[in-house]
Amino acid sequence: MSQSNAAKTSAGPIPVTVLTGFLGAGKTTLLNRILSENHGQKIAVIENEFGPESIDNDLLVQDRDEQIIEMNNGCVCCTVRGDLVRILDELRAKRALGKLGFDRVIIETTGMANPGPVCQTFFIDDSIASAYMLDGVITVVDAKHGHETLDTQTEAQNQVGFADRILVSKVDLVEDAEFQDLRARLVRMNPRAAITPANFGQADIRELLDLHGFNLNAILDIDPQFLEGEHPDAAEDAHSHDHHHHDGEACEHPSHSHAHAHHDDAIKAFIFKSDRAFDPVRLEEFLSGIVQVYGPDLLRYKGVLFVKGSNRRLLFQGVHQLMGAEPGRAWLANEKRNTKMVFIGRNLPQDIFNLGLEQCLA
Ligand SMILES: Nc1nc2c(ncn2[C@@H]2O[C@H](COP(=O)(O)OP(=O)(O)OP(=O)(O)O)[C@@H](O)[C@H]2O)c(=O)[nH]1
Repeated sequence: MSQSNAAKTSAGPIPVTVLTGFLGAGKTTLLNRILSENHGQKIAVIENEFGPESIDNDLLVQDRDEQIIEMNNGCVCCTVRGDLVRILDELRAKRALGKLGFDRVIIETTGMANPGPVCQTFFIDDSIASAYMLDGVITVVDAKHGHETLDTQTEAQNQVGFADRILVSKVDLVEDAEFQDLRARLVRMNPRAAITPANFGQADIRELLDLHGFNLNAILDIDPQFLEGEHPDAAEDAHSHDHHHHDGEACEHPSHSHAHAHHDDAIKAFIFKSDRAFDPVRLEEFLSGIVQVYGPDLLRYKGVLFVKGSNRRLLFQGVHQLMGAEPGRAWLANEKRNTKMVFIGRNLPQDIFNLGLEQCLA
């Protein structure tokens, strides 16, 4: 394993996975599972815990193949972001000098954290942006308490909105109908993240690492359902909304599906599609305006755009106010040129977005 590090040290950016989920959802359980699995990778872990002792930036554990660094006193999303940058910088420097070998980084955020600012770190800070690549956000949702947490905690909703993958823990503690109901709700909130049940962190590691969720070039290769607007769960959800017991069995438990069937979450996703090309100037103007106004409530947005005057697909994505676009591959001769965009955010005025985007069409 360590041999491979030497080779990787100078190669491309270091992939980073952000692991999030509400308090007690099962993040640590999943992380321990990832670390104990024999996947042949060395993982540096940055943990952000609330605690009275400041052990900030100490290497706490250096056995096996992991380096675990704990960031204390504060929340990685706000006060400690400077620390996160510093720690990532130090890790990079040590790795470059050969003092530390690792293939990737996992950041376990505190249950209270909004993953947005953590993700932004990888775009805002130049030294971080060049050394690291944000690979994806994994959100753990507790099957037993998920509904309640989502009802009451804004940060839990944000965490779902940001996810590239959602792992539902503690499925062993609920009936299948309850799990399906939670799943339907999660799909409404974030149709682009695959949802997998994972008891005690038992998940296929290969489905969690190398997601390229934030990597524009890989957008469509990695998740073929991305932006399809026809997520298998979403399709099912549309029909099962009022019919939770299609197998004819009535549910006796008042606490089950019914109670949550009509949740209207503030975090929602919508998709914009068009076969007409965008006028690039108008589009740029509209988007930069709209992120100024709605940035704080825009969690994730991504798209593959058909733009007038270009024979290449334009790949576009953003986190809050930070937006970026880059040319993708050329449209194929027999390919139908069109635009697909997804917006995930809190209380977004879908009609304003749709209308505005329509007006940007050439
Ligand atoms: N029944 C059951 N219990 C689980 C599962 N996953 C985790 N737990 C338990 O849930 C509790 C919390 O799990 P942790 O992994 O510590 O959760 P966490 O998200 O790291 O918690 P914080 O660090 O407090 O935010 C522990 O007692 C775990 O054993 C699961 O799939 N099923």
